[in-house]
Amino acid sequence: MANAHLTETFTNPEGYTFPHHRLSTVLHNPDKTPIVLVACGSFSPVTYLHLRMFEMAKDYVRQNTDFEIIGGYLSPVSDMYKKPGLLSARHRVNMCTLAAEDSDTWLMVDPWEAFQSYQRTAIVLDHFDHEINTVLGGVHTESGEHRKVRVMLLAGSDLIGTMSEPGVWAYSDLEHILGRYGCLIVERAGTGMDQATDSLAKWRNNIHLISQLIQNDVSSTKVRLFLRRGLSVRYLLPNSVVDYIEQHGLYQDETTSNASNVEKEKGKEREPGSSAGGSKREKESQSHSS
Ligand SMILES: Nc1ncnc2c1ncn2[C@@H]1O[C@H](COP(=O)(O)OP(=O)(O)OP(=O)(O)O)[C@@H](O)[C@H]1O
Ligand SMILES: NC(=O)c1ccc[n+]([C@@H]2O[C@H](COP(=O)(O)O)[C@@H](O)[C@H]2O)c1
Repeated sequence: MANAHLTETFTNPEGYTFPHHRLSTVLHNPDKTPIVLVACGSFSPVTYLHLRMFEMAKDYVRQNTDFEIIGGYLSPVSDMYKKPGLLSARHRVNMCTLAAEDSDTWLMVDPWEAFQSYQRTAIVLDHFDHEINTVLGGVHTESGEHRKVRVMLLAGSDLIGTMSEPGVWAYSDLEHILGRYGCLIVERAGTGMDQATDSLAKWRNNIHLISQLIQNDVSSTKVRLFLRRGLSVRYLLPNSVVDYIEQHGLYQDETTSNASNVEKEKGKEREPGSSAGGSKREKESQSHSS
C-alpha cells in the first residue's frame, strides 16, 4: 500500500477532535489485517438500513476475509453537497450520533466532513488514515507489535454504481479509493452488483461484494416523504432518531430542505405506496423522464 495522501494538510472544523472512544487499540488476532469501515453519505435521516450495512459487513468480514474490524464510522457529508433533502449538518450529525450510540459498541460518527466545505470521498478516507495511523499510531497486537490500520469505504451498490457514470468521480480518486484503500459494497434492492462493478474490474481484488439476503428498499428519501405526509416512520429508524425528528419538527415541510433544491426533490420523490419496486436510481431516472 503506497503512503501518499492526496493532500498532506487536513483542515479541521473549529473545536474538532477525532472520535475514537470506540476504536479498538488492540488487534486480537495477529494474523489478521486491522480495518476501519467508513460509510460516507447524506444520512438525512439515518435509517436502520445504514446501520444494517455495518452488520452485514461484520458477518462478511468474519466469514470471507483475513480482516479484523477495529471500528466503524458514519461520515455525514457537508451541507455544501447540496443534495435534495439535505437537512443541516448539525441535525444530521446529532441523529447519526443517537443511532450509533443506540446500536453496537463499535460505531462512531465523525463530524469532520459535515462541518466544513465539501470534501471528496478520497480526501475523507485520507483524513481517517491520517487520524488513525499518523495521529493515533494505528493498533498493537496483544504481544505489543505495531500494525497499520487499513481504512475501507463501506457503501451501497447504488453508490458504487455512480463510479461508472461519467463526470461523477475523477479517475485519480477512484484509483486512490479502490486501489489504495478498497471497499465493501452492500447490495441495494434494485441496483445490480455486476452492473455496478463491471467497469471497475481493474480493482476487483479490492472490491468486496456483500449480497443482500433480505430485500429491503428503505431509503432516506422515502422516510422524508412519509414524514411530510404525517405517516409514521417508527421501526424504519432507531426510536431515538424518530423522537429527535419529532422534538425538532424536522422534515415537516419542504422548507426544512436546502431551499435551492426543493423543486428537484419534488421531482425525485414518489408517493408512498406507489410502485414500491425499483432502485432509488431507477426512480430518479423515471421521475426525470416523466
Ligand atoms: N437500503 C439500503 N441498502 C443498501 N445500502 C444503502 C441503503 N440505504 C442507504 N445505503 C447506502 O448508505 C450510504 C449512504 O446513503 P445515503 O445517505 O445517500 O442514503 P439514501 O437512503 O440513499 O439517501 P437519499 O434517499 O436521501 O438519497 C450509501 O452508500 C448508500 O448506498
Ligand atoms: N467524487 C467524489 O468524491 C464523490 C462523488 C459522488 C458521491 N460522493 C460521496 O458519496 C456519498 C453519498 O452520496 P449520495 O448521498 O449522493 O448517494 C457522499 O458522501 C458523497 O460525498 C463522492
